[in-house]
Amino acid sequence: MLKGTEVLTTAQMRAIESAAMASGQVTGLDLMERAGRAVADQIRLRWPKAGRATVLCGPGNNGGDGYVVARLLHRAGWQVRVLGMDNTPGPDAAEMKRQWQMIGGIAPLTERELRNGPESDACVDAIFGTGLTRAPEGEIAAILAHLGGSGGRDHRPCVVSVDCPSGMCMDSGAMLGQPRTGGGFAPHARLTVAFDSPKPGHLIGLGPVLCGALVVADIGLQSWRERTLDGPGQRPVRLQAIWPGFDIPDQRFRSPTATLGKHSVSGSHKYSHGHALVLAGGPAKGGAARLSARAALRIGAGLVTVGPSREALHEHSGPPDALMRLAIDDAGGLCDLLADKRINAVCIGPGCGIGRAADLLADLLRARRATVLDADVLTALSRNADLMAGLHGDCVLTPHMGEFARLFPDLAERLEETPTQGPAWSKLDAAREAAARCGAVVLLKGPDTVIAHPDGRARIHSAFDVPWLATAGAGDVLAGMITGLLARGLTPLDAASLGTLIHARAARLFGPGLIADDLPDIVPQVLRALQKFQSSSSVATALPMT
Ligand SMILES: NC(=O)C1=CN([C@@H]2O[C@H](COP(=O)(O)OP(=O)(O)OC[C@H]3O[C@@H](n4cnc5c(N)ncnc54)[C@H](O)[C@@H]3O)[C@@H](O)[C@H]2O)[C@@H](O)CC1
Ligand SMILES: [K+]
Repeated sequence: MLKGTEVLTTAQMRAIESAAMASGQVTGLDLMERAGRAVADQIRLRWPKAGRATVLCGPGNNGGDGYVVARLLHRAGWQVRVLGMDNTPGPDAAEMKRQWQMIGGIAPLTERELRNGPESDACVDAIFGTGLTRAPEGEIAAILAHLGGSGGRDHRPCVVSVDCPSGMCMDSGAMLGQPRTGGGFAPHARLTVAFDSPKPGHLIGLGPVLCGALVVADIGLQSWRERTLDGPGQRPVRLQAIWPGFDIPDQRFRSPTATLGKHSVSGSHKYSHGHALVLAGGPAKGGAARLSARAALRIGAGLVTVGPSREALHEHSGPPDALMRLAIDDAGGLCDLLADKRINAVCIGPGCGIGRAADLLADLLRARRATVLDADVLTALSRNADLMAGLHGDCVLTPHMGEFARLFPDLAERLEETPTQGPAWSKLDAAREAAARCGAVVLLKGPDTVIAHPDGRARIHSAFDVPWLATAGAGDVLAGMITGLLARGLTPLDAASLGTLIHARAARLFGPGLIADDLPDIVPQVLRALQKFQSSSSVATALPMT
């Protein structure tokens, strides 16, 4: 299995496959055989006793993989029934179909045939893969609905999807022809076996829910992946997945966790770990900013100051005692404070109040500090184009979908549209476009968080397994964590990515019942685990399970 860390678009995947075949060292048939074998192996791993399988083969190479699966399961003693189309596929799939036909027959690929056939332990969905271009219709749409449980939940087959649940756009995680939010009938796979690398759709949109457990199988394309994507003059931007069990995954990048051990650098002192400022608001609004400040402290900022208005200062007298407090009345006061160049990271937004955030922001942006913009300040930004124009490359915006829609209404609207053609516009496209427009890192929050840099780099963090993270104040903690990491000297993209990872890990460690106040105090445990992981291994091995 691939130590999956990079995410490829379907276009990149096709380019790699073409390069491999053009080299003459591997044929399309070889790749199809390996793909089919990977799926059959995964099925046999999960069902060690030979059972009954129905294999649904579509019109193209995904169907070709299906014929390989059918042949290999038959060879392993399974009772295999194949439903296929009466078409002439490309040469590789045609050859695999021919080989199957020497073993068994092919029933028509219809919903009636599927519904009325004998029960099976596994239903292999090899109808569409990366070649999907439009919404499935007619008979195939009916089959896919059946796989999604249209005949009643009790009749929902146990689906193993080849490459992806059929009908899903692998670049976006959207089901073509269906609402973005789900609700239509779509194949819900128990297991999806993807090839070479995960695609964005496996990690965002409906993908993580529809794919079930995701296995990324190595089909021997690694050297072509490296050559094709790193070749001179043809460097498409790669995506990187932050797997649930891993941190910044690409070893060619400096490891951010290496900088987190507070006492690891001899002679280091608190100022060498940065000084973070969390701008708080007026009376009765201090909680959110204190959550941010506490998180910034826990994640390792050397010093953290919380800066409310003067009349709210007394509200911040409680613990933690390590936190410094300083009244900041207005933009002038902020400028005076920022004359101290040791303050190297600022968090603005949580509990700040929209008016105060707007008053402080222009001067803050002019001071060119690494800055996290969250909550109220995002609303202020959305109302003021001049403020928006002042954003710079050391800023990290952390909107949830609602805030994103206020900041970039046209991009959010596109994400609401029911996609009819692939590749469909995705959350990834939206975050990248937003980052390019505003010249800052944009972290679009959700169970599928996308972090985009203005230069096109992007990272995806899928955390569908911690729904309890959607709790009041969790965003304030995330903003504080990122601010603390910026204070520690991480780049905005790394700080946003690592903060997202640590945030989700802390929630996973705590489990259900979590409130935001719990998160900062679990950070030390997460950091210890990350450091242990870092020293024992530097590669990703985790597969996201749902
Ligand atoms: N290209 C390669 O070398 C390899 C491809 N592999 C498999 O091949 C798949 C891609 O194969 P294809 O490019 O043939 O595409 P698919 O098998 O995904 O799709 C088949 C054909 O269906 C048609 N189609 C698209 N949307 C449709 C719709 N809504 N209704 C009806 N027909 C529709 C398209 O014209 C497409 O050519 C991958 O997902 C993977 O499973 C693997 O065998 C590994 C090697
Ligand atoms: K499929």
